[in-house]
Amino acid sequence: MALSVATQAGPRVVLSARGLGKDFSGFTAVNGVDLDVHHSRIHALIGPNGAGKTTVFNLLTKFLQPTRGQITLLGQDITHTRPDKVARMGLVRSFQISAIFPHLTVRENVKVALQRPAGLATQFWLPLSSLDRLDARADELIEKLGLSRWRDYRAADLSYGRKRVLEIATTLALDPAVLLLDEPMAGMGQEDVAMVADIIRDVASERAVLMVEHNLSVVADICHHVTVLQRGEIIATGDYATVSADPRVRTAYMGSEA
Ligand SMILES: Nc1ncnc2c1ncn2[C@@H]1O[C@H](COP(=O)(O)OP(=O)(O)OP(=O)(O)O)[C@@H](O)[C@H]1O
Repeated sequence: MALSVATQAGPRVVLSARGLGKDFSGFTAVNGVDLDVHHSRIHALIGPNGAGKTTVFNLLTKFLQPTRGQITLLGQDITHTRPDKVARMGLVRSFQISAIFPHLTVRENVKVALQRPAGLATQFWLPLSSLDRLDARADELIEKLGLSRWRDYRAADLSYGRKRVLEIATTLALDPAVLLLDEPMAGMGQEDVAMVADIIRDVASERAVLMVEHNLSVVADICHHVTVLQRGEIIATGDYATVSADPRVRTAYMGSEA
C-alpha cells in the first residue's frame, strides 16, 4: 500500500503506521490501525481499558513485532527493525520513573543520559566527574525543562511530578524526532498535571509527541490530534472537539456497549 504522506500540507509526518495489527495466540489485540504522527504536534492515543493502546505503543517501538501492517519512521520502513535501532533512529519511549537513578542528582541523571547519544558505553565504574564536559548541555536541558532550581537535588527528593519531568529530560537527551509518552499524568495532582502539560507542549515544539493519556481534560487542552481505539480498532480520529462529539466515542466511554 502506498503511503501518501509526502504530499500532505502542514507539518511533516515523522511516524506512520498502515494496517497495523497484532494477534496474541489467535486473539486480535490490534487491527487495521492507521496512524500519522506529525512534527511539532501532540497526538493522543485514547480508549477504554484493554483497547490496545499499550500494544500499539509496543508495536511502534518494536518491542512487539506486528502480525500485520507497516511502520515508517522519518521515511524509512521500520516494520522489521530492532527496537534499539529504532530508538537510535529517533523514536524514543519515555519509561517510568524507575529509569531514573534515585541516588544521583538531577544534573547527574541528565549527564548519564547525555553520554548515550555521544556513543559512549554507559560505564558506571568511571567517576561521574568524567562526565564534566557534559555540564553545559545538561544545564541547558535542565533549564529548558524548568528544573534549574532542583539541579543539585537527588532525584529521590523530587516531587512526583518533577520526577516525571526529569524522566522526560533524560529521554530528550537522545534528541528524539518522536517522543512516546505512556500516561505521563498518571498518579499526579492537579498542580503537577498543569506543570507537566506545559513541559510537554514545549517539548513538542521541536519534535512529534505521541501520548497515551487517560486524563481527557489534558488531552483536550494540549493535544492537536486524537485517535480513539476500542477493541483494537480505531473508532474515531481528529481534533478533540470532533472525536468527543462522535457517538461511538461517547458510547465507548460511557461503557454502555456490550
Ligand atoms: N502479551 C499479551 N498476550 C495476550 N494478550 C495480550 C497481551 N498484551 C495485551 N493483551 C491483550 O490485548 C488487549 C489490549 O491490551 P492493551 O494493554 O494494549 O490495552 P490498553 O488500551 O493499553 O489498556 P489499559 O488502558 O488498561 O492499559 C487486552 O485485551 C489485553 O488483555
